[in-house]
Amino acid sequence: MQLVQEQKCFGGRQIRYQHESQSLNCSMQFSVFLPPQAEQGAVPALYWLSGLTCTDENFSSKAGAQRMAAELGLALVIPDTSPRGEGVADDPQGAYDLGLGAGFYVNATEAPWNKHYRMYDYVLNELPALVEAELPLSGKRAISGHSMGGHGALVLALRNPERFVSVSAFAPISNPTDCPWGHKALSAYLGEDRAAWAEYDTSLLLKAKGCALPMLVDQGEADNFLAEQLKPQALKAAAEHVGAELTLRLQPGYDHSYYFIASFIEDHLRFHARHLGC
Ligand SMILES: N[C@@H](CCC(=O)N[C@@H](CS)C(=O)NCC(=O)O)C(=O)O
Repeated sequence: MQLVQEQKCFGGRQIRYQHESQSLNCSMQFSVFLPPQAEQGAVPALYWLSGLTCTDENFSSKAGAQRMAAELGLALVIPDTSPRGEGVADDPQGAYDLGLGAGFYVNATEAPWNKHYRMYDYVLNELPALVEAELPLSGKRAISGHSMGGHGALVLALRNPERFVSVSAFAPISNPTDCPWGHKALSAYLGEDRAAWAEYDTSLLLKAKGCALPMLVDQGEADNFLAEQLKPQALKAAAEHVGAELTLRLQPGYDHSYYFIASFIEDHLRFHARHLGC
């Protein structure tokens, strides 16, 4: 991987890298924050998955997570939200909720998407293997994300509980088989087979498999997408059904933006640090 940019931040390093991704079949950029403790030895990492329209830079520049991550000794690993570059398929109308910036953390099976759109494999396997080989990371992982990225974080953790110690989300798309964003993306990437969709639906996965990991979810009550797209009540019902350890906090007055994320990111970092033992 090649260094693109580096800045000192709260005694640590905010870094952007570029590499050739095997799973995505294209060149990708991602961001990492290494806390000052990484100068002395390997540190655990929180993987952060962003939402629709984002790159790795939205979280790095808007969430204000570095101060607390530096204090806790926690690295932040922040991938992009889709494959990129010339030749990568995009929504024919250029819509923001399919294609570039909208990979939904799935392995696409349908043409033309299946040539590059394998964000599930990228985030689960390729990126951790790369950064853990090249950077002072201990291999202990937690995962979090926002909106489409909250969906991605929960799906990855529910399907691979041995890979993460804890999972959290801000305003996740909780039941994508039952909302317009999910219908559009899942039918494009996976075709019309609903059994394939269910493998990427947090509420259905939780209901079917339960979850041994601690889960923290924050949801703004003034979020414009709450009722139509996000559906945290489906997640709550599934958690109650299987007796999963879900803390769901409804935050009055907060919307869908990074101002909401910045307001509660400290709680999420402390939650993960507790479970990561740092
Ligand atoms: N642009 C879309 C909404 C997209 C959106 O809200 N994206 C969220 C994630 S789902 C985000 O994080 N946007 C980037 C940012 O706020 O920095 C719209 O106009 O409806």
